[in-house]
Amino acid sequence: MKFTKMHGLGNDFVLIDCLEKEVENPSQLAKEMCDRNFGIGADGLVLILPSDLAEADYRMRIFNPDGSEPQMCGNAIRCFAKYLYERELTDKTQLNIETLAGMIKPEIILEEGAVKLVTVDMGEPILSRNEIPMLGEEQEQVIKEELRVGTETFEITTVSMGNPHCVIFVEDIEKIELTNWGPQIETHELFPEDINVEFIEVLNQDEIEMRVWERGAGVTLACGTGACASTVASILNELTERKVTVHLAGGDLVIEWSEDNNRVYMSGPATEVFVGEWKL
Ligand SMILES: N[C@@H](CCC[C@H](N)C(=O)O)C(=O)O
Repeated sequence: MKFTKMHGLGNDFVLIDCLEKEVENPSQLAKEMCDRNFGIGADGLVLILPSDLAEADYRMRIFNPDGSEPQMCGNAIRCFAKYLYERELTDKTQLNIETLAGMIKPEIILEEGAVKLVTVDMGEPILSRNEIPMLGEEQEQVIKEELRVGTETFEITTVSMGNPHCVIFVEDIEKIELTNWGPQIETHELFPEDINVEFIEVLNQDEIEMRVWERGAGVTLACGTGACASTVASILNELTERKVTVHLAGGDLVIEWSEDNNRVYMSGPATEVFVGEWKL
């Protein structure tokens, strides 16, 4: 089976074209392919599928390395759009992609005919507690709420970009023990579908630095939906302007939460690394 390896700021994926041929048991395949010792190694398996929706150009499914299927992936959808354009599966630069988080709209930005960046309309953030989902009495937004984790108490802000994120602002991001707190917060009893965890240091009104522990994947070099959720959280906490550069371990994303239409826009690169064949 042919595959393509791509990444968005070091958040890496195996892409499989399923337009002609279905993949059996993608959850199991994700576990095998994403394994960094016994497989190809990746933060996710991405399937390129036809869509039954008239308004959609294609459908994207993504699987985490643990085999779970999240609703969306910001870095993967930029790779997905670049793949479609460069393989001439579309000649459009504005696409409608069906995902479990609804219709996501990447726009390919060209420079001298080559894909330079992909800007994605990521839709409106979801802020109500029970839609994150997070357990508790209140239906309201979760902003700066205390979360007890072992011996520590964190102040959390939760945002869903289709998939759930728990954002925590800290003074010094380097001091955070990501591999200790990440998995404990990811699987905290208050989050029935588990959660992605972002630690944020605000550098100034236009820049934040982020470290992420991803649900079903662990530490990654970047997370697009996480960068969007963290920008929304920064604005809700009145820490930044509405357009922010998010510095991640793998590079930068520019995120804007529009005041006009309440939608979040993400801009960043996508890179193809190699193609290969997987023995079935
Ligand atoms: N890396 C992604 C998010 C992938 C899904 C996530 N692990 C989840 O389970 O929600 C991104 O760039 O958004």
